[in-house]
Amino acid sequence: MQKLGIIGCGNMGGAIARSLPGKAIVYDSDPRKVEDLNKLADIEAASSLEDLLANVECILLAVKPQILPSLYPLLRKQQSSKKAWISIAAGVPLSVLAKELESEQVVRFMPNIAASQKAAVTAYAAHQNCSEEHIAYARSIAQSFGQAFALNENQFSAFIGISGSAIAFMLQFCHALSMGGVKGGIPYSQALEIVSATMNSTNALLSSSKSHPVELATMVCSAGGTTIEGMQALSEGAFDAVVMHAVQSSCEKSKAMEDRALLAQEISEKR
Ligand SMILES: NC(=O)C1=CN([C@@H]2O[C@H](COP(=O)(O)OP(=O)(O)OC[C@H]3O[C@@H](n4cnc5c(N)ncnc54)[C@H](O)[C@@H]3O)[C@@H](O)[C@H]2O)C=CC1
Ligand SMILES: O=C(O)[C@@H]1CCC=N1
Repeated sequence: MQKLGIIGCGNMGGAIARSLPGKAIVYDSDPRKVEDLNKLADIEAASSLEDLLANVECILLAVKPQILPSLYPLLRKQQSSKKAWISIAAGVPLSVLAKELESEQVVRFMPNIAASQKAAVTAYAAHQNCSEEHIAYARSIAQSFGQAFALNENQFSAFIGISGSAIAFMLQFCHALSMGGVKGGIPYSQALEIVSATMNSTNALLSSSKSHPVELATMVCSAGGTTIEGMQALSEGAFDAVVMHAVQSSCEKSKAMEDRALLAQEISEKR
């Protein structure tokens, strides 16, 4: 597999670099990020953007979306048009990336932070003129750090709501369950371990069974038993509505970011 260049070694760039089968060449404007990553992963540090682009054919952009506009001119100077690109930036459409990078060899990813454990769930979509070769390479990169799902780009915002961002919602749920355990007399660290194991058993049940989650939950509810009491409390607390609102909020923010990126591009084209 050809070497991958990574720009940005923060939470996600670092997580991906740690799980790749080969050595990635990385660049971060903060040298401490590269030093920290070097302790965890087998990487090659590029001394500059120029150095990085001179040594790889494909580059994964792992900086914050708001950093990208300042990066594009520097990348164009290094002949970004001759490179293939993968972007993991939330809310930055393929059309904007292709225009700014002057390359149609662009694949957009939406991974999640479990990439560090090779357990990410990643959506990918390619520019309409992207080569099959680059799409296959990008897919293999996504699969090297977890599962990959081909999605239409217009589904990316919903995907963020149920995966990229939702892993944080699930972690918050694990914390809340653990706090409930503490209230019942189990120390937090032990409660968290039990909750984490329970998440694994939920996942095993859900992924191996053909049943609807509500059907499985109903099997847990004994008549006049303990579970139905908790289910009623969730219902009174509007649990489903709160979760759906969380998904919708992340989805709407992603769409607003995409709209802003498209508008900024339209304005710059008119200048
Ligand atoms: N954190 C997450 O769970 C997820 C993040 N993403 C996307 O991943 C991207 C990165 O997010 P995080 O890793 O969380 O951010 P982060 O802030 O942890 O990492 C960004 C890195 O970029 C570096 N950087 C900033 N300006 C730079 C420049 N001009 N040149 C080179 N490096 C530069 C920073 O020093 C930092 O190490 C974002 O676009 C985000 O939308 C996507 C999916 C999940
Ligand atoms: O919060 C964010 O914007 C990024 C994208 C998905 C997860 N983290």
